[in-house]
Amino acid sequence: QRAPVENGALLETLKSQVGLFSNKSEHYSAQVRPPGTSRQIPQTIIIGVRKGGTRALLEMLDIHPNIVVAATEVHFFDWDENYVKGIDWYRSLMPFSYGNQITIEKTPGYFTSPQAPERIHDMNSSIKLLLILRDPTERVISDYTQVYYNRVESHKPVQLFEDIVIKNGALNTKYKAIQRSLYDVHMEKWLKHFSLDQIHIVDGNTLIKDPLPELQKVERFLNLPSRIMSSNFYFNQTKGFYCIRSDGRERCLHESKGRPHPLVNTTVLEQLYSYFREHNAKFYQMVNHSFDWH
Ligand SMILES: Nc1ncnc2c1ncn2[C@@H]1O[C@H](COP(=O)(O)OS(=O)(=O)O)[C@@H](OP(=O)(O)O)[C@H]1O
Repeated sequence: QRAPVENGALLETLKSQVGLFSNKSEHYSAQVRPPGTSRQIPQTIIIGVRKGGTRALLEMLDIHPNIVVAATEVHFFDWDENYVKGIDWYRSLMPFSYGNQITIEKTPGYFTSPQAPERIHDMNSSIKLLLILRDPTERVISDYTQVYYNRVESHKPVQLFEDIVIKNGALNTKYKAIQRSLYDVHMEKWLKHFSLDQIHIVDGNTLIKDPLPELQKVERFLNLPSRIMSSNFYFNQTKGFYCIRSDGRERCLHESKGRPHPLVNTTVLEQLYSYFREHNAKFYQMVNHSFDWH
């Protein structure tokens, strides 16, 4: 009979010898450091936007052998109570990586946070940022839908979309979900600290319809070899979205991603489209790129 292994380091060596760490995702679930790896501060951050498709982008980039991703949203730069814990705390939440791998975290709240741009710049002024955006009106509805489901689950009262968005016959521009969709207002703050070529914008509407070309653009932006393939995706009819095939596994995003949206009154939709139009035009000018938003 073999003696039980008590020594952590020995266990680590044995596991690596029998190839238990051959799969990327196993690295993270096992809280042991695979030999030759360390935790790194992210070289790239997905800064938002909330409901833009940040989880899909992160999970799809995780297919790449030169990318490792943080499992949860870290909220280091946007929550003061985390920021005061310091950079070592931030690093401790990152997965183990090899020298040829880039670490990425995503926290959608960074994009609209007043403090995040300066704090990220203080950490690494030459960092590469990823920003995924979708039609601002669709984003507002998605934001509402998420809050709606959260409230239903916690047995809180809910309101119709139209009753929140319209107050005294006019558009309620103070509604937080509307504020978050003012991409020009938020982008202006990022461009005070970063040059435009440090921020790559992913088209969230395109990522839903045809993910590969958007991911290939990200590979180029990050100077990574092209490794994500069309065979890494399959369309799941039931979910109505693309799902991921990688490391011999197939997986779709959590059921909270890609939920049906409420049917919104067309007059209210038009009010939202027209409110965002001017902001969108300003944003296109800022980033030298147009999107086919309403
Ligand atoms: N492949 C795939 N599968 C499922 N969902 C997908 C996918 N690609 C993009 N999306 C869109 O991602 C939207 C959620 O965005 P986020 O992950 O940024 O949301 S969050 O801010 O982290 O809560 C989510 O918004 P909703 O449709 O409103 O649920 C999706 O439209």
